Amino acid sequence: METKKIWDQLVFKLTKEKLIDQDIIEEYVATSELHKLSDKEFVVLVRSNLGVTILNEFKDVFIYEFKKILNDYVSVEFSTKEVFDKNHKKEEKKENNSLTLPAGALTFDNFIVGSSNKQANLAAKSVIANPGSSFNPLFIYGDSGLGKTHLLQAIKNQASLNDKKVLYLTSEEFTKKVVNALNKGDLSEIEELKMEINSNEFFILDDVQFLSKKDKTNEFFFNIINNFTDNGKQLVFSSDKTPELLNGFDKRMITRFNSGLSTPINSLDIPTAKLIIEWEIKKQGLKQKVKEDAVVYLAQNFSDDVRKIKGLVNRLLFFGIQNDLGHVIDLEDVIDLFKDTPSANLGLLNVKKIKEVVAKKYDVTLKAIDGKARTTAIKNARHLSMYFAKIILNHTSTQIGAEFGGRDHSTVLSAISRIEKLIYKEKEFKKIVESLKNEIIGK
Ligand SMILES: Nc1ncnc2c1ncn2[C@@H]1O[C@H](COP(=O)(O)OP(=O)(O)OP(=O)(O)O)[C@@H](O)[C@H]1O
Repeated sequence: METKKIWDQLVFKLTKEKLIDQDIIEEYVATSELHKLSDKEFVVLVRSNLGVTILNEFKDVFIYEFKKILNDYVSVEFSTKEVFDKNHKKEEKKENNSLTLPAGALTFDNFIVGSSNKQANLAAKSVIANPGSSFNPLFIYGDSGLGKTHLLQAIKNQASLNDKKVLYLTSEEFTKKVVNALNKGDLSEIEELKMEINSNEFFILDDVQFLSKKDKTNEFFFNIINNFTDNGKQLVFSSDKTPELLNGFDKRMITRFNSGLSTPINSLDIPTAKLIIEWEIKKQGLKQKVKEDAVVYLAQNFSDDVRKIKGLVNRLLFFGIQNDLGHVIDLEDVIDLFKDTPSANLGLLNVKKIKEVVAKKYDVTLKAIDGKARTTAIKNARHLSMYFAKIILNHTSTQIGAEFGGRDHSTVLSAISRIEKLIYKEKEFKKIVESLKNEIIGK
């Protein structure tokens, strides 16, 4: 149905059924115009800010009456023409620009993928391929410096290249905007901000753990989440913890965060750390060659944070400048260069260290772990050691088999899968695994 016709019908019904005071209808409704953004989104263009404030009081009535006319629930926003045009022009300008990203922009192309982050990377790419569908919201969580912001920026950049309207904000920026609007005490300011955010097809919010937990900010945020999910527009959030562990949010908010897909970025595994170091070395243009074992040493010792890795490569560059171009940077060089840098303590880590820590916990010998005995303690110690060799050292199952008394790779796989099941089923066991892992990597 034509927009004008819908609006006329609505004004007629409001008047006939006296759903809103007649003065308000005459002054603010009859003088407004309906604008259709999509089949499910309408904006009522009102002549004044006061009108926007007053009509917002009757939003439910409008939604209900639209439902009767259109046989479907639609979202309705109120705005002045000036505010609407301002947002709309921004959009047009963007469409006219064929967007190119600035050098150094964070993209999927410069995000190194390994087993610690491949799940999050895949999820991020999926929301680009199918925005607003099942992975909505996409919630990426993990420790600091592991690439959450990078992935969120990659989504923002790729979605913009795909001509989507995207808003990326840190939680601090978002809170500031909301608090400013709320402090002005003028409802139309809040509506304007809501409109501005809702006019996007992607809303990406970084570090939600820092969101203000004030009731009104929360309420505003909740409204935005509903608008996006109801209208099939994509939400992406990042946090340093899982939704369940976020403090201070209402239960309904946690439920919303969890209603799409929550995916971790795990601590870097050594092969991924190695790839990132090699890539940084290349990107930063280190002139000298760096020996493989030197890179492995760096990956093993300093892979807890990608920011740290970048800092290490800067030091390598500086070292490079002070040496001949023909000098090959070797293990001795890096050990000496980084001897004062606090290590992530993986340097001395190998299967033997894993077996030692686990054997001590279960009070069994290293020989027993490699042997054939199958008492519960020995079996647990053996299987757990295999599991750690996989998740910490990223050894292949064949390699692990060889390291545990010459077992075949299917035995290793079933041992690892048994541990994974136990972690999933038994809370106590999960705690033991966590504390052993921390002991092994020296946290
Ligand atoms: N897999 C990766 N490939 C390439 N660069 C990466 C990767 N992971 C992280 N980085 C880089 O490491 C730096 C830190 O990453 P980022 O800011 O995304 O971390 P974060 O998880 O958001 O941390 P915080 O929680 O502290 O904000 C950035 O420069 C980012 O580009």
